[in-house]
Amino acid sequence: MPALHLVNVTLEYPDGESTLKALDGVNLRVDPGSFCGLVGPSGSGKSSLLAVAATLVRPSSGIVSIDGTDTTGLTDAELTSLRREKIGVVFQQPNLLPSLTAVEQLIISHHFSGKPAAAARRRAAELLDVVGLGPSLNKRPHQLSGGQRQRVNIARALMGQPRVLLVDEPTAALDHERSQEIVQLLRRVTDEFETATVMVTHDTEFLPLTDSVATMRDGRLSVPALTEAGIKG
Ligand SMILES: Nc1ncnc2c1ncn2[C@@H]1O[C@H](COP(=O)(O)OP(=O)(O)OP(=O)(O)O)[C@@H](O)[C@H]1O
Repeated sequence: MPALHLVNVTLEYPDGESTLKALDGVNLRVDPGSFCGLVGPSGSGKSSLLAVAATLVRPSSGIVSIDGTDTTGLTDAELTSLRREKIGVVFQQPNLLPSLTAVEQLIISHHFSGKPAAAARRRAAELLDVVGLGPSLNKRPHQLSGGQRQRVNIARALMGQPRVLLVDEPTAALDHERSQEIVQLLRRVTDEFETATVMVTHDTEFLPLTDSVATMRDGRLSVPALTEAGIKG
């Protein structure tokens, strides 16, 4: 079963007298443990696809399924809870709170989920270990490098044990070596946590670390036919 499944998804924005199709009949299926690269020119709809897959924006038509659940009929409250449990999002900028330590950045994101604080702290420490920041869990953002801040960002996205991990340009602010390390980390996380991972990127040199590459153009997505990794359009 795909962890992320988009079927004939369209997203329209008003554009003067007419409408602009940011997404135009998009089909995408990503199975657990698959890492999908998403490329395409500026304005082609990549961020729109991530926003719809993250259930932050409802499509104009089509179906978005997360871990077998069709999200179409869900209320906003149900979507919020599904997102918290099943979807991790990593934005380009880590958006860490300056006054909090690395471990607190992870815990605060789960503050309202009703889980016991001790369990959240334990999971946060484990995840920081996974991303290689075990020794830095009490450091604040200004004491961390750009690459380390992005690692905190990735660890934070894993707090809810997501089935789907959506990553927007994670290497945009990093040098070549740090960029490579971040994409390698996303590959490892995808394998270890069996997330269905979609990463928007301009860095085509890291695409060999993914299982499949989908290309966006004018709101339309082209994906390779079925690959061994189980991604198909
Ligand atoms: N909130 C919005 N209202 C109206 N139009 C929008 C909105 N968000 C995006 N668009 C339009 O939808 C199209 C797709 O935009 P989107 O940001 O998804 O592309 P992108 O491929 O992510 O671009 P970039 O690589 O520059 O981030 C563009 O024409 C954009 O102007």
